Amino acid sequence: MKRLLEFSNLQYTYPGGQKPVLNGVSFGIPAGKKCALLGRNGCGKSTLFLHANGILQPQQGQLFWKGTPFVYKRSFLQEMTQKVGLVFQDPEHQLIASTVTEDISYGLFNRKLPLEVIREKVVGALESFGLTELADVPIHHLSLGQKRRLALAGVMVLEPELLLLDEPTAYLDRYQTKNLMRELDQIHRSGTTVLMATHDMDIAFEWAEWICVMDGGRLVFAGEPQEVLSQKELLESLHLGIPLVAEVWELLPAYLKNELGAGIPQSVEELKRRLEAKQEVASV
Ligand SMILES: Nc1ncnc2c1ncn2[C@@H]1O[C@H](COP(=O)(O)OP(=O)(O)OP(=O)(O)O)[C@@H](O)[C@H]1O
Repeated sequence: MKRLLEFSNLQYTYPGGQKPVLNGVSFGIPAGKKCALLGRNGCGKSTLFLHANGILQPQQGQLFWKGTPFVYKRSFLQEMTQKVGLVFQDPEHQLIASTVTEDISYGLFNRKLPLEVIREKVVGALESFGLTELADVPIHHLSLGQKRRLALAGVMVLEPELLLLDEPTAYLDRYQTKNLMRELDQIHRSGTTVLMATHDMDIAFEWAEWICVMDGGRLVFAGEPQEVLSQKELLESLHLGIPLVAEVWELLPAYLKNELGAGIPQSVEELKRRLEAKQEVASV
């Protein structure tokens, strides 16, 4: 499998920190795939992302972009910030201008593109991300979901080859989450490799084609979604759980043996009652 970005044995301790936050993490991001990075709070996902475009430099280990080692020099790092788009967990850390249009234009002005090109790209990004009506709205008037969309638009307008998103669905409602996943699918279809850090096993299982799991600053698993199911004990020990569809699947034999009451439940309430009864029996 061709790797776009590769982390090799990275070690990183924050200044003043007692122990390494990245402790030998190694894995490659497969080119062209929708990937999810799972791991419990504090396992080092955001710190890893900050290494991916050179914001942080590892104290040991190396990164490779399409097989070329990272060089911590201005010109190389500028190139990497264009190739690797990073959407932070908190859009407030990302949005810097005063209106929606200004914010999307910001990175394009930094690239010193001709004004006409900037205008065209900004109009395209406003349209693609459903922000046209908000073009002149001050950023502090936007909802969290709108700010997240704007942060994504500001990154995508620079046409990165790899998009990294840190917990993009946190605090979004179901409707906004579904919209975001559709947007990410569209971005992926247009040729961008996407890696999303998340705690949500259901989203990872449903959406991703490749799943990586980190713990304690290193990689503990990487594989296709169905392979994740063979790691039930590991996932439970990391408090990630297994996907809901897999839980339901696991209950099927119990239904077939009528262990959850006779026949198929006639309503969601009945299913809920029967599951609760089974759990009570199990905990006695
Ligand atoms: N700027 C910093 N200075 C010192 N320590 C930090 C800094 N940023 C993060 N850390 C510490 O590094 C560890 C890993 O944090 P990180 O944010 O990378 O984990 P994470 O897996 O993204 O967590 P979460 O899922 O909660 O976002 C944590 O213990 C955190 O307190």
